[in-house]
Amino acid sequence: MKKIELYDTTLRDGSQTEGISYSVADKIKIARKLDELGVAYIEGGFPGSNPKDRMFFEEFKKHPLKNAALTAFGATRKAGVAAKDDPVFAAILHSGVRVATIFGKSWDLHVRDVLRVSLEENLEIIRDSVKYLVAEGLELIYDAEHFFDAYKHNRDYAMATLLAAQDCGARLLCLCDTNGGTLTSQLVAVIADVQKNVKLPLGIHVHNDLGLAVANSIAAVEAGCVQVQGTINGYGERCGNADLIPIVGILKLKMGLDCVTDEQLKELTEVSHFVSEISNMKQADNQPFVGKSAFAHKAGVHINAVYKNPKSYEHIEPERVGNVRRILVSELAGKTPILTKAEELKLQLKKDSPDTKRVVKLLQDLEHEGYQFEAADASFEILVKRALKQYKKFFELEGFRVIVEKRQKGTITSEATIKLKVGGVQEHTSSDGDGPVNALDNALRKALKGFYPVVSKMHLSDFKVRVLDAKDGTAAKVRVLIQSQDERDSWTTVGVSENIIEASWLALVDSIEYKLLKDGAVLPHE
Ligand SMILES: CC(=O)SCCNC(=O)CCNC(=O)[C@H](O)C(C)(C)COP(=O)(O)OP(=O)(O)OC[C@H]1O[C@@H](n2cnc3c(N)ncnc32)[C@H](O)[C@@H]1OP(=O)(O)O
Ligand SMILES: CC(=O)C(=O)O
Repeated sequence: MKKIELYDTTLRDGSQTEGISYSVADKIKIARKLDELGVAYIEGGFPGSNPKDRMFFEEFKKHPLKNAALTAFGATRKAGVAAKDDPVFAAILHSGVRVATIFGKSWDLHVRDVLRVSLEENLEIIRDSVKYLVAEGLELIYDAEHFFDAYKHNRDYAMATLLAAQDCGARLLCLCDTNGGTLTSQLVAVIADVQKNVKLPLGIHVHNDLGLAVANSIAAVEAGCVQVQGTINGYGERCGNADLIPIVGILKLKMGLDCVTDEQLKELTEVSHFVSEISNMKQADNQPFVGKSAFAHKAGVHINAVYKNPKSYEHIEPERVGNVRRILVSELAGKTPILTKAEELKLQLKKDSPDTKRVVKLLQDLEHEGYQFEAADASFEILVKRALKQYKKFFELEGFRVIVEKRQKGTITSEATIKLKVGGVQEHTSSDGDGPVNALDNALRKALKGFYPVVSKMHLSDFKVRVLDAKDGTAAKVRVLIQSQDERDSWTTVGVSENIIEASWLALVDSIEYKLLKDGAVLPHE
Protein backbone atom coordinates (compact mmCIF):
# COMPACT_ATOMS: atom_id res chain seq x y z
CA MET A 1 0.00 0.00 0.00
CA LYS A 2 1.40 3.42 -1.00
CA LYS A 3 2.40 5.51 2.03
CA ILE A 4 1.51 9.20 2.29
CA GLU A 5 3.26 11.43 4.84
CA LEU A 6 0.89 13.62 6.85
CA TYR A 7 2.55 16.88 7.81
CA ASP A 8 0.64 18.94 10.36
CA THR A 9 1.23 22.68 10.65
CA THR A 10 -1.60 23.56 13.07
CA LEU A 11 0.92 24.85 15.60
CA ARG A 12 2.61 27.13 13.06
CA ASP A 13 0.38 28.01 10.08
CA GLY A 14 -2.76 27.25 12.15
CA SER A 15 -1.61 29.73 14.79
CA GLN A 16 -1.70 32.39 12.07
CA THR A 17 -5.54 32.19 12.21
CA GLU A 18 -7.34 35.36 13.24
CA GLY A 19 -8.60 34.70 16.78
CA ILE A 20 -6.18 31.90 17.73
CA SER A 21 -3.45 32.43 20.29
CA TYR A 22 -1.95 29.27 21.76
CA SER A 23 -0.13 29.15 25.06
CA VAL A 24 2.93 26.90 25.30
CA ALA A 25 0.81 24.42 27.29
CA ASP A 26 -1.89 24.44 24.55
CA LYS A 27 0.73 23.73 21.90
CA ILE A 28 2.19 20.85 23.87
CA LYS A 29 -1.26 19.27 24.38
CA ILE A 30 -2.07 19.55 20.67
CA ALA A 31 1.31 18.11 19.65
CA ARG A 32 0.82 15.08 21.89
CA LYS A 33 -2.69 14.53 20.49
CA LEU A 34 -1.40 14.72 16.90
CA ASP A 35 1.32 12.25 17.81
CA GLU A 36 -1.38 9.79 18.90
CA LEU A 37 -3.29 10.36 15.66
CA GLY A 38 -0.23 9.14 13.78
CA VAL A 39 0.85 12.14 11.68
CA ALA A 40 4.42 11.78 10.39
CA TYR A 41 5.54 15.38 10.98
CA ILE A 42 4.43 18.05 13.44
CA GLU A 43 5.61 21.55 12.60
CA GLY A 44 5.93 22.89 16.13
CA GLY A 45 6.54 26.55 15.38
CA PHE A 46 8.93 29.24 14.23
CA PRO A 47 11.62 29.33 16.95
CA GLY A 48 13.27 32.35 15.30
CA SER A 49 10.06 34.29 15.80
CA ASN A 50 9.18 34.39 19.50
CA PRO A 51 10.05 33.02 22.97
CA LYS A 52 6.81 31.03 23.20
CA ASP A 53 7.77 28.89 20.22
CA ARG A 54 11.30 28.49 21.60
CA MET A 55 9.92 27.30 24.98
CA PHE A 56 7.64 24.82 23.21
CA PHE A 57 10.64 23.01 21.71
CA GLU A 58 12.36 22.79 25.13
CA GLU A 59 9.60 20.44 26.38
CA PHE A 60 10.41 17.86 23.70
CA LYS A 61 14.12 17.80 24.49
CA LYS A 62 13.07 16.30 27.84
CA HIS A 63 9.99 14.32 26.73
CA PRO A 64 10.18 13.49 23.02
CA LEU A 65 7.15 12.57 20.92
CA LYS A 66 6.48 8.84 20.50
CA ASN A 67 5.86 8.63 16.74
CA ALA A 68 5.98 11.91 14.85
CA ALA A 69 9.06 13.92 13.87
CA LEU A 70 8.95 17.45 15.25
CA THR A 71 10.00 20.11 12.78
CA ALA A 72 11.12 23.70 13.35
CA PHE A 73 10.11 26.27 10.74
CA GLY A 74 11.94 29.30 9.39
CA ALA A 75 12.70 31.39 6.32
CA THR A 76 15.77 31.21 4.11
CA ARG A 77 18.60 33.37 5.41
CA LYS A 78 18.33 37.16 5.31
CA ALA A 79 19.91 38.92 2.37
CA GLY A 80 23.41 40.15 3.23
CA VAL A 81 23.70 37.90 6.32
CA ALA A 82 25.76 34.69 6.31
CA ALA A 83 23.73 31.59 7.12
CA LYS A 84 25.91 30.88 10.17
CA ASP A 85 25.05 34.36 11.52
CA ASP A 86 21.32 34.26 10.81
CA PRO A 87 19.42 34.25 14.15
CA VAL A 88 16.53 32.24 12.63
CA PHE A 89 18.91 29.36 11.84
CA ALA A 90 20.55 29.63 15.27
CA ALA A 91 17.09 29.25 16.82
CA ILE A 92 16.25 26.24 14.62
CA LEU A 93 19.51 24.53 15.60
CA HIS A 94 18.96 25.35 19.27
CA SER A 95 15.45 23.86 19.18
CA GLY A 96 16.88 20.34 19.20
CA VAL A 97 14.82 19.01 16.25
CA ARG A 98 16.19 16.65 13.62
CA VAL A 99 14.01 18.11 10.85
CA ALA A 100 13.83 21.73 9.68
CA THR A 101 11.39 23.24 7.21
CA ILE A 102 12.37 26.47 5.54
CA PHE A 103 10.41 28.53 3.06
CA GLY A 104 12.08 30.25 0.16
CA LYS A 105 10.91 32.60 -2.55
CA SER A 106 9.90 31.07 -5.92
CA TRP A 107 8.03 34.02 -7.40
CA ASP A 108 10.08 36.71 -9.15
CA LEU A 109 7.57 39.33 -7.94
CA HIS A 110 8.43 38.47 -4.32
CA VAL A 111 12.14 38.41 -5.01
CA ARG A 112 12.07 41.88 -6.56
CA ASP A 113 9.36 43.60 -4.52
CA VAL A 114 9.55 41.91 -1.11
CA LEU A 115 13.10 40.63 -0.63
CA ARG A 116 14.33 43.38 -2.97
CA VAL A 117 17.29 41.38 -4.23
CA SER A 118 18.25 40.13 -7.68
CA LEU A 119 16.90 36.84 -8.98
CA GLU A 120 20.39 35.33 -8.84
CA GLU A 121 20.90 36.49 -5.24
CA ASN A 122 17.70 34.73 -4.17
CA LEU A 123 18.99 31.49 -5.72
CA GLU A 124 22.20 31.99 -3.73
CA ILE A 125 20.14 32.60 -0.55
CA ILE A 126 18.27 29.31 -1.11
CA ARG A 127 21.47 27.36 -1.83
CA ASP A 128 23.30 28.76 1.23
CA SER A 129 20.38 28.17 3.54
CA VAL A 130 19.71 24.57 2.55
CA LYS A 131 23.42 23.70 2.46
CA TYR A 132 24.01 25.16 5.92
CA LEU A 133 21.17 23.36 7.70
CA VAL A 134 21.89 20.05 5.94
CA ALA A 135 25.58 20.34 6.88
CA GLU A 136 24.43 20.80 10.49
CA GLY A 137 22.88 17.33 10.24
CA LEU A 138 19.21 18.26 9.76
CA GLU A 139 16.71 16.61 7.43
CA LEU A 140 15.50 19.53 5.33
CA ILE A 141 12.02 20.06 3.90
CA TYR A 142 11.99 22.93 1.45
CA ASP A 143 8.68 24.87 1.21
CA ALA A 144 8.56 26.62 -2.18
CA GLU A 145 6.39 29.58 -1.19
CA HIS A 146 3.93 30.83 -3.88
CA PHE A 147 5.14 28.10 -6.23
CA PHE A 148 2.02 28.00 -8.42
CA ASP A 149 1.85 31.79 -8.90
CA ALA A 150 5.59 31.78 -9.49
CA TYR A 151 5.22 29.12 -12.20
CA LYS A 152 2.46 31.10 -13.91
CA HIS A 153 4.61 34.23 -14.16
CA ASN A 154 8.09 32.81 -14.75
CA ARG A 155 8.16 29.03 -15.06
CA ASP A 156 11.90 28.73 -15.62
CA TYR A 157 12.81 30.81 -12.59
CA ALA A 158 10.37 28.93 -10.35
CA MET A 159 11.91 25.66 -11.51
CA ALA A 160 15.42 27.03 -10.88
CA THR A 161 14.55 27.73 -7.21
CA LEU A 162 13.51 24.08 -6.75
CA LEU A 163 16.71 22.84 -8.38
CA ALA A 164 18.74 25.11 -6.08
CA ALA A 165 17.17 23.45 -3.02
CA GLN A 166 17.45 19.97 -4.54
CA ASP A 167 21.12 20.37 -5.48
CA CYS A 168 22.06 21.51 -1.98
CA GLY A 169 20.60 18.53 -0.12
CA ALA A 170 16.89 19.12 0.59
CA ARG A 171 15.05 15.83 1.31
CA LEU A 172 11.65 16.90 -0.10
CA LEU A 173 10.31 19.84 -2.10
CA CYS A 174 6.93 21.06 -0.97
CA LEU A 175 4.98 23.08 -3.55
CA CYS A 176 2.94 25.80 -1.84
CA ASP A 177 -0.18 27.53 -3.13
CA THR A 178 0.40 30.28 -0.61
CA ASN A 179 -2.29 32.65 -1.89
CA GLY A 180 -4.74 29.77 -2.42
CA GLY A 181 -5.89 31.03 -5.83
CA THR A 182 -4.99 28.05 -8.03
CA LEU A 183 -7.61 25.90 -9.77
CA THR A 184 -7.29 22.13 -9.44
CA SER A 185 -6.63 21.55 -13.14
CA GLN A 186 -3.85 24.19 -13.13
CA LEU A 187 -2.26 22.71 -10.01
CA VAL A 188 -2.19 19.20 -11.47
CA ALA A 189 -0.61 20.43 -14.72
CA VAL A 190 2.14 22.28 -12.82
CA ILE A 191 2.92 19.23 -10.67
CA ALA A 192 3.22 17.07 -13.81
CA ASP A 193 5.76 19.50 -15.30
CA VAL A 194 7.75 19.74 -12.03
CA GLN A 195 7.98 15.94 -11.85
CA LYS A 196 9.69 15.91 -15.26
CA ASN A 197 12.34 18.34 -13.97
CA VAL A 198 13.18 17.35 -10.39
CA LYS A 199 14.24 14.07 -8.79
CA LEU A 200 13.14 14.67 -5.21
CA PRO A 201 9.80 13.58 -3.78
CA LEU A 202 7.15 16.33 -3.73
CA GLY A 203 4.83 17.61 -1.04
CA ILE A 204 1.80 19.89 -1.29
CA HIS A 205 0.78 22.82 0.94
CA VAL A 206 -2.30 24.75 -0.12
CA HIS A 207 -4.48 27.50 1.26
CA ASN A 208 -8.24 27.63 1.01
CA ASP A 209 -8.94 30.99 -0.62
CA LEU A 210 -11.03 29.33 -3.36
CA GLY A 211 -12.56 26.72 -1.05
CA LEU A 212 -10.46 24.16 -2.96
CA ALA A 213 -7.74 23.34 -0.43
CA VAL A 214 -8.86 19.79 0.33
CA ALA A 215 -9.68 19.01 -3.33
CA ASN A 216 -6.33 20.43 -4.45
CA SER A 217 -4.41 18.43 -1.84
CA ILE A 218 -6.12 15.23 -2.92
CA ALA A 219 -5.54 15.98 -6.61
CA ALA A 220 -1.88 16.61 -5.80
CA VAL A 221 -1.61 13.19 -4.16
CA GLU A 222 -3.28 11.62 -7.22
CA ALA A 223 -0.70 13.46 -9.31
CA GLY A 224 2.16 11.94 -7.31
CA CYS A 225 2.85 14.13 -4.24
CA VAL A 226 3.84 11.97 -1.27
CA GLN A 227 3.51 14.51 1.52
CA VAL A 228 0.38 16.53 2.40
CA GLN A 229 0.72 19.56 4.62
CA GLY A 230 -2.36 20.92 6.38
CA THR A 231 -3.89 21.88 9.69
CA ILE A 232 -6.53 20.38 11.94
CA ASN A 233 -9.94 21.85 11.07
CA GLY A 234 -8.31 23.89 8.28
CA TYR A 235 -7.11 26.66 10.61
CA GLY A 236 -4.70 29.12 9.02
CA GLU A 237 -4.10 32.59 7.66
CA ARG A 238 -7.11 34.25 5.82
CA CYS A 239 -9.43 31.41 4.68
CA GLY A 240 -7.24 28.77 6.24
CA ASN A 241 -5.09 25.85 5.16
CA ALA A 242 -6.08 22.48 3.76
CA ASP A 243 -8.07 20.69 6.48
CA LEU A 244 -6.15 17.54 7.41
CA ILE A 245 -9.25 15.99 8.97
CA PRO A 246 -11.15 15.22 5.72
CA ILE A 247 -7.81 14.67 3.97
CA VAL A 248 -7.03 11.79 6.36
CA GLY A 249 -10.54 10.36 5.87
CA ILE A 250 -10.26 10.55 2.08
CA LEU A 251 -6.72 9.19 1.81
CA LYS A 252 -7.52 6.26 4.06
CA LEU A 253 -11.12 5.39 3.22
CA LYS A 254 -11.56 6.54 -0.38
CA MET A 255 -8.08 6.05 -1.83
CA GLY A 256 -6.86 3.13 0.30
CA LEU A 257 -3.57 4.93 1.06
CA ASP A 258 -1.51 4.26 4.15
CA CYS A 259 -1.34 7.33 6.42
CA VAL A 260 -2.81 6.29 9.80
CA THR A 261 -3.96 2.91 11.14
CA ASP A 262 -7.65 1.89 11.36
CA GLU A 263 -7.47 2.40 15.13
CA GLN A 264 -5.94 5.87 14.76
CA LEU A 265 -8.63 6.78 12.22
CA LYS A 266 -11.25 6.19 14.93
CA GLU A 267 -9.63 9.07 16.85
CA LEU A 268 -10.33 11.55 14.02
CA THR A 269 -13.52 13.04 15.52
CA GLU A 270 -11.98 13.27 18.98
CA VAL A 271 -8.83 14.98 17.63
CA SER A 272 -10.82 17.54 15.64
CA HIS A 273 -13.04 18.44 18.61
CA PHE A 274 -10.09 18.48 21.03
CA VAL A 275 -8.18 20.93 18.83
CA SER A 276 -11.20 23.19 18.32
CA GLU A 277 -11.76 23.25 22.09
CA ILE A 278 -8.13 24.20 22.86
CA SER A 279 -8.11 26.71 19.99
CA ASN A 280 -11.31 28.26 21.39
CA MET A 281 -12.91 28.01 17.95
CA LYS A 282 -16.46 26.84 17.32
CA GLN A 283 -16.55 23.39 15.75
CA ALA A 284 -18.32 23.49 12.39
CA ASP A 285 -21.32 21.16 12.67
CA ASN A 286 -21.12 20.39 8.95
CA GLN A 287 -17.42 19.56 8.93
CA PRO A 288 -16.96 16.48 6.73
CA PHE A 289 -16.41 13.19 8.59
CA VAL A 290 -16.27 14.67 12.13
CA GLY A 291 -18.92 17.41 12.44
CA LYS A 292 -21.91 16.85 14.70
CA SER A 293 -24.14 16.88 11.60
CA ALA A 294 -21.86 14.79 9.36
CA PHE A 295 -24.09 11.75 9.93
CA ALA A 296 -27.29 13.50 11.11
CA HIS A 297 -30.48 12.72 9.19
CA LYS A 298 -33.35 15.18 9.17
CA ALA A 299 -35.53 14.62 6.10
CA GLY A 300 -38.21 11.96 6.61
CA VAL A 301 -37.33 10.20 3.34
CA HIS A 302 -33.68 9.92 4.42
CA ILE A 303 -34.55 8.75 7.95
CA ASN A 304 -36.92 6.11 6.66
CA ALA A 305 -34.26 4.76 4.28
CA VAL A 306 -31.42 4.92 6.84
CA TYR A 307 -33.41 2.72 9.23
CA LYS A 308 -33.73 0.19 6.41
CA ASN A 309 -30.11 0.45 5.30
CA PRO A 310 -27.70 3.14 6.56
CA LYS A 311 -25.73 3.00 3.29
CA SER A 312 -28.72 4.64 1.56
CA TYR A 313 -27.69 8.08 2.87
CA GLU A 314 -24.21 7.63 4.37
CA HIS A 315 -20.96 7.47 2.42
CA ILE A 316 -19.14 5.55 5.21
CA GLU A 317 -20.00 4.05 8.58
CA PRO A 318 -19.60 6.94 11.09
CA GLU A 319 -17.86 4.67 13.62
CA ARG A 320 -14.85 4.33 11.31
CA VAL A 321 -13.89 7.95 12.07
CA GLY A 322 -15.22 7.91 15.63
CA ASN A 323 -18.42 9.77 14.80
CA VAL A 324 -22.04 8.72 15.46
CA ARG A 325 -25.27 8.62 13.47
CA ARG A 326 -27.97 11.01 14.67
CA ILE A 327 -31.66 11.05 13.79
CA LEU A 328 -33.21 14.50 14.06
CA VAL A 329 -36.84 14.86 14.99
CA SER A 330 -38.63 17.75 13.29
CA GLU A 331 -41.63 18.70 11.17
CA LEU A 332 -39.71 17.21 8.19
CA ALA A 333 -39.09 13.86 9.83
CA GLY A 334 -42.30 11.95 9.02
CA LYS A 335 -43.41 9.04 11.17
CA THR A 336 -40.30 6.85 11.32
CA PRO A 337 -38.41 8.57 14.19
CA ILE A 338 -41.65 8.88 16.14
CA LEU A 339 -42.25 5.14 15.87
CA THR A 340 -38.65 4.48 16.88
CA LYS A 341 -38.86 6.78 19.88
CA ALA A 342 -42.13 5.14 20.92
CA GLU A 343 -40.47 1.73 20.64
CA GLU A 344 -37.57 2.94 22.83
CA LEU A 345 -40.14 4.14 25.38
CA LYS A 346 -41.99 0.83 25.12
CA LEU A 347 -45.14 2.57 23.86
CA GLN A 348 -47.43 0.79 21.42
CA LEU A 349 -47.66 2.82 18.22
CA LYS A 350 -48.49 1.65 14.71
CA LYS A 351 -47.43 3.51 11.58
CA ASP A 352 -50.94 4.35 10.35
CA SER A 353 -52.73 4.63 13.69
CA PRO A 354 -54.61 7.84 14.65
CA ASP A 355 -52.23 8.21 17.64
CA THR A 356 -49.21 8.40 15.36
CA LYS A 357 -50.94 10.94 13.14
CA ARG A 358 -51.77 12.97 16.26
CA VAL A 359 -48.13 13.02 17.41
CA VAL A 360 -46.94 14.07 13.93
CA LYS A 361 -49.58 16.83 13.83
CA LEU A 362 -48.71 18.07 17.32
CA LEU A 363 -45.00 18.11 16.44
CA GLN A 364 -45.63 20.01 13.21
CA ASP A 365 -47.94 22.53 14.95
CA LEU A 366 -45.40 23.18 17.71
CA GLU A 367 -42.55 23.58 15.18
CA HIS A 368 -44.78 26.04 13.34
CA GLU A 369 -45.05 28.02 16.61
CA GLY A 370 -41.26 28.12 16.89
CA TYR A 371 -40.40 24.95 18.82
CA GLN A 372 -37.51 22.89 17.58
CA PHE A 373 -37.12 19.35 18.81
CA GLU A 374 -34.05 18.14 16.94
CA ALA A 375 -31.80 19.04 19.88
CA ALA A 376 -34.48 18.84 22.59
CA ASP A 377 -34.62 15.08 23.05
CA ALA A 378 -36.23 15.23 26.49
CA SER A 379 -39.03 17.62 25.45
CA PHE A 380 -39.74 15.36 22.49
CA GLU A 381 -40.11 12.34 24.78
CA ILE A 382 -42.52 14.27 27.01
CA LEU A 383 -44.46 15.45 23.93
CA VAL A 384 -44.94 11.83 22.75
CA LYS A 385 -46.03 10.70 26.21
CA ARG A 386 -48.43 13.62 26.57
CA ALA A 387 -49.95 12.99 23.16
CA LEU A 388 -50.44 9.31 24.01
CA LYS A 389 -51.85 10.15 27.45
CA GLN A 390 -49.01 8.12 29.03
CA TYR A 391 -47.97 11.02 31.18
CA LYS A 392 -48.70 12.07 34.69
CA LYS A 393 -48.52 15.54 36.12
CA PHE A 394 -46.03 15.62 38.98
CA PHE A 395 -47.12 19.06 40.19
CA GLU A 396 -49.53 21.89 39.40
CA LEU A 397 -48.36 25.48 39.23
CA GLU A 398 -50.50 28.02 41.04
CA GLY A 399 -48.23 30.95 40.20
CA PHE A 400 -44.75 32.40 40.26
CA ARG A 401 -43.21 35.87 40.52
CA VAL A 402 -39.71 36.90 39.49
CA ILE A 403 -38.11 40.12 40.70
CA VAL A 404 -34.95 41.59 39.24
CA GLU A 405 -33.61 44.53 41.19
CA LYS A 406 -30.82 47.00 40.51
CA ARG A 407 -30.07 49.75 42.99
CA GLN A 408 -28.04 52.82 42.10
CA LYS A 409 -24.76 51.47 43.46
CA GLY A 410 -25.43 47.81 44.16
CA THR A 411 -25.12 44.73 42.01
CA ILE A 412 -28.17 43.35 40.22
CA THR A 413 -30.13 40.70 42.18
CA SER A 414 -32.81 38.19 41.15
CA GLU A 415 -35.41 36.50 43.31
CA ALA A 416 -38.20 34.08 42.42
CA THR A 417 -41.26 33.10 44.48
CA ILE A 418 -43.30 30.08 43.50
CA LYS A 419 -46.59 28.54 44.63
CA LEU A 420 -47.49 25.01 43.52
CA LYS A 421 -49.42 21.93 44.55
CA VAL A 422 -48.16 18.36 44.74
CA GLY A 423 -50.90 15.77 45.21
CA GLY A 424 -53.14 18.33 46.89
CA VAL A 425 -50.42 19.70 49.20
CA GLN A 426 -49.57 23.35 48.66
CA GLU A 427 -45.95 24.53 48.71
CA HIS A 428 -44.83 28.16 48.71
CA THR A 429 -41.10 28.91 48.41
CA SER A 430 -38.71 31.58 47.28
CA SER A 431 -35.07 31.59 46.22
CA ASP A 432 -32.54 33.94 44.76
CA GLY A 433 -30.16 33.22 41.88
CA ASP A 434 -27.46 34.59 39.57
CA GLY A 435 -30.18 35.69 37.18
CA PRO A 436 -33.98 35.39 36.89
CA VAL A 437 -33.95 31.92 35.31
CA ASN A 438 -31.46 30.60 37.83
CA ALA A 439 -33.65 32.01 40.65
CA LEU A 440 -36.75 30.36 39.15
CA ASP A 441 -34.92 27.05 38.75
CA ASN A 442 -33.70 27.20 42.39
CA ALA A 443 -37.19 28.07 43.68
CA LEU A 444 -38.86 25.30 41.69
CA ARG A 445 -36.43 22.63 42.84
CA LYS A 446 -36.64 23.91 46.44
CA ALA A 447 -40.43 23.59 46.29
CA LEU A 448 -40.26 20.05 44.91
CA LYS A 449 -37.37 18.49 46.79
CA GLY A 450 -39.43 17.50 49.86
CA PHE A 451 -41.73 15.48 47.57
CA TYR A 452 -39.15 14.31 45.04
CA PRO A 453 -35.62 14.27 46.57
CA VAL A 454 -34.04 13.31 43.20
CA VAL A 455 -34.44 16.91 41.95
CA SER A 456 -31.54 17.92 44.22
CA LYS A 457 -29.32 15.64 42.17
CA MET A 458 -29.74 17.56 38.89
CA HIS A 459 -28.59 20.96 37.75
CA LEU A 460 -28.88 23.29 34.78
CA SER A 461 -25.71 23.01 32.67
CA ASP A 462 -26.42 25.21 29.64
CA PHE A 463 -28.94 27.83 28.62
CA LYS A 464 -29.42 29.15 25.08
CA VAL A 465 -31.83 31.77 23.79
CA ARG A 466 -32.69 32.37 20.16
CA VAL A 467 -34.90 35.26 18.97
CA LEU A 468 -37.34 33.87 16.40
CA ASP A 469 -38.85 36.87 14.60
CA ALA A 470 -36.13 39.47 14.87
CA LYS A 471 -38.17 41.98 12.88
CA ASP A 472 -40.64 42.26 15.79
CA GLY A 473 -37.95 43.59 18.15
CA THR A 474 -38.68 43.02 21.83
CA ALA A 475 -42.14 41.55 21.01
CA ALA A 476 -40.49 38.71 19.07
CA LYS A 477 -40.86 35.13 20.21
CA VAL A 478 -37.86 33.50 21.84
CA ARG A 479 -36.88 29.87 21.92
CA VAL A 480 -35.05 28.76 25.06
CA LEU A 481 -33.04 25.54 25.11
CA ILE A 482 -31.99 24.27 28.52
CA GLN A 483 -29.50 21.52 29.06
CA SER A 484 -29.68 19.73 32.40
CA GLN A 485 -27.48 17.16 33.97
CA ASP A 486 -27.39 14.63 36.79
CA GLU A 487 -24.62 12.26 37.78
CA ARG A 488 -25.35 9.93 34.81
CA ASP A 489 -27.04 11.79 31.94
CA SER A 490 -27.53 15.09 30.23
CA TRP A 491 -30.78 16.08 28.48
CA THR A 492 -32.18 19.07 26.62
CA THR A 493 -35.60 20.71 26.76
CA VAL A 494 -37.23 23.56 24.89
CA GLY A 495 -39.75 26.32 25.56
CA VAL A 496 -41.15 29.04 23.27
CA SER A 497 -42.94 32.24 24.19
CA GLU A 498 -42.97 35.96 23.55
CA ASN A 499 -41.69 36.29 27.13
CA ILE A 500 -38.23 34.96 27.88
CA ILE A 501 -39.16 34.04 31.48
CA GLU A 502 -42.21 32.07 30.29
CA ALA A 503 -40.12 30.31 27.59
CA SER A 504 -37.51 29.46 30.23
CA TRP A 505 -40.21 28.23 32.63
CA LEU A 506 -41.64 25.86 29.97
CA ALA A 507 -38.19 24.43 29.30
CA LEU A 508 -37.45 24.15 33.05
CA VAL A 509 -40.69 22.27 33.74
CA ASP A 510 -39.94 19.78 30.94
CA SER A 511 -36.44 19.36 32.33
CA ILE A 512 -37.65 18.51 35.84
CA GLU A 513 -40.48 16.29 34.59
CA TYR A 514 -38.05 14.40 32.40
CA LYS A 515 -35.79 13.76 35.40
CA LEU A 516 -38.76 12.53 37.45
CA LEU A 517 -39.98 10.30 34.60
CA LYS A 518 -36.59 8.79 33.92
CA ASP A 519 -35.99 8.08 37.63
CA GLY A 520 -39.43 6.50 37.97
CA ALA A 521 -40.59 9.03 40.59
CA VAL A 522 -44.08 8.49 41.99
CA LEU A 523 -46.57 11.07 43.15
CA PRO A 524 -46.68 11.18 46.95
CA HIS A 525 -49.52 8.98 48.30
CA GLU A 526 -49.80 7.31 44.87
C1 LIG B 1 3.78 31.87 3.88
C2 LIG B 1 3.98 31.92 5.31
O1 LIG B 1 3.05 31.79 6.05
S1 LIG B 1 5.54 32.13 5.88
C3 LIG B 1 5.41 32.21 7.60
C4 LIG B 1 5.34 33.58 8.04
N1 LIG B 1 5.23 33.60 9.49
C5 LIG B 1 5.36 34.69 10.13
O2 LIG B 1 5.61 35.77 9.58
C6 LIG B 1 5.18 34.65 11.63
C7 LIG B 1 6.48 34.89 12.39
N2 LIG B 1 7.20 36.01 11.91
C8 LIG B 1 7.98 36.80 12.70
O3 LIG B 1 8.05 36.60 13.90
C9 LIG B 1 8.72 37.90 12.07
O4 LIG B 1 8.05 38.37 10.92
C10 LIG B 1 10.18 37.45 11.69
C11 LIG B 1 10.92 37.08 12.98
C12 LIG B 1 10.19 36.27 10.76
C13 LIG B 1 10.90 38.59 10.99
O5 LIG B 1 10.73 39.75 11.76
P1 LIG B 1 11.41 41.14 11.32
O6 LIG B 1 12.87 40.90 11.17
O7 LIG B 1 10.95 42.16 12.28
O8 LIG B 1 10.88 41.43 9.84
P2 LIG B 1 9.41 41.80 9.38
O9 LIG B 1 8.43 40.86 10.01
O10 LIG B 1 9.13 43.25 9.53
O11 LIG B 1 9.49 41.52 7.80
C14 LIG B 1 9.73 40.24 7.29
C15 LIG B 1 11.13 40.18 6.72
O12 LIG B 1 11.35 38.83 6.25
C16 LIG B 1 11.90 38.91 4.93
N3 LIG B 1 11.53 37.67 4.28
C17 LIG B 1 10.31 37.27 3.89
N4 LIG B 1 10.40 36.06 3.32
C18 LIG B 1 11.70 35.68 3.38
C19 LIG B 1 12.39 34.55 2.96
N5 LIG B 1 11.79 33.51 2.39
N6 LIG B 1 13.73 34.52 3.16
C20 LIG B 1 14.37 35.55 3.74
N7 LIG B 1 13.75 36.63 4.17
C21 LIG B 1 12.43 36.72 4.00
C22 LIG B 1 11.28 40.16 4.33
O13 LIG B 1 11.99 40.62 3.23
C23 LIG B 1 11.33 41.11 5.53
O14 LIG B 1 12.64 41.65 5.68
P3 LIG B 1 12.98 43.19 5.26
O15 LIG B 1 11.90 44.05 5.82
O16 LIG B 1 14.35 43.37 5.85
O17 LIG B 1 12.97 43.15 3.79
C1 LIG C 1 5.07 27.97 3.68
C2 LIG C 1 3.71 28.44 3.78
O1 LIG C 1 3.14 28.46 4.85
C3 LIG C 1 3.02 28.85 2.57
O2 LIG C 1 3.65 29.03 1.56
O3 LIG C 1 1.79 29.01 2.64
